[in-house]
Amino acid sequence: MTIIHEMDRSNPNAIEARNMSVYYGSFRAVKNVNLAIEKNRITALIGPSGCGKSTVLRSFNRMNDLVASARVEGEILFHGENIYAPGVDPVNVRRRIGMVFQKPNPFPKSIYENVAYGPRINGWKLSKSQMDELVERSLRGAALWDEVKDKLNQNGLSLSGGQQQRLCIARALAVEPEVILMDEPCSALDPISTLKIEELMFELRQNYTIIIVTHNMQQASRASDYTAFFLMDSDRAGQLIEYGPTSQIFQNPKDERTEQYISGRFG
Ligand SMILES: Nc1ncnc2c1ncn2[C@@H]1O[C@H](COP(=O)(O)OP(=O)(O)OP(=O)(O)O)[C@@H](O)[C@H]1O
Repeated sequence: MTIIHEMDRSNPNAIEARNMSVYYGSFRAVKNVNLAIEKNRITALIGPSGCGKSTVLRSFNRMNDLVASARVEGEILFHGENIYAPGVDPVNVRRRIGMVFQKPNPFPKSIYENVAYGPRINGWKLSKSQMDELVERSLRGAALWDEVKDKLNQNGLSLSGGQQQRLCIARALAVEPEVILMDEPCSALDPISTLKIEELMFELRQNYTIIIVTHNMQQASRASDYTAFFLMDSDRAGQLIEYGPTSQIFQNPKDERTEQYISGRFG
């Protein structure tokens, strides 16, 4: 156990995709992706509609398993282990690599129960006061505590859109993940709620690795450390064109296609 821990500390990457292709039936949606996601950083996945950003993201925690026709080839390493290897439990993968979706989707339950839900279904045996602490810590972690501490029994759906999205982030944090995948988490939010989520991402980065899919170039440029640009090839499979520090991708892209995309010439 100690050895694995020591090895992990020396590994700068949270997730590594090696020659990953993703199929839906016979259609190859993403091809030959090699991508190492650095720990405690925010990595943005950008590119035109249909280039496979969400497919890549969902492959990182086996969310695509829920699509019957989906199949992943290659390897996705997490702590040096392929998450698609036989015997790996996808439920455990999703606990350690959490996800926040485009549309805030709280359960029609109280704010408290939304956050307590994950630990409960994972079978964590916590006393009432331990659960109270975990709920508070998660809501604080999602920068929502001050706004909801007096109404924890109120329905999560009664919150504003931005608050609902932070509640979903709190729900993700409650099961103590290492990585948080965010699929266009701000696309349904107003600009102020969007900035709040971006500020929150910067805080979360201290303790978590964040990977975000965004259509919003300004968001990618101001709120991420690394950017990966994807584009569809002539066979319609998405491929990784360029990957690097966000400042380099936006100010000095190496590939002409990246330059054209970020300057708004297509997509
Ligand atoms: N469940 C599915 N079944 C079949 N094909 C799918 C499925 N999900 C995605 N695809 C196909 O895979 C390709 C990549 O889709 P994906 O949603 O990953 O792209 P994206 O870059 O995230 O697009 P967008 O920016 O529009 O959300 C598209 O051709 C899409 O039609």
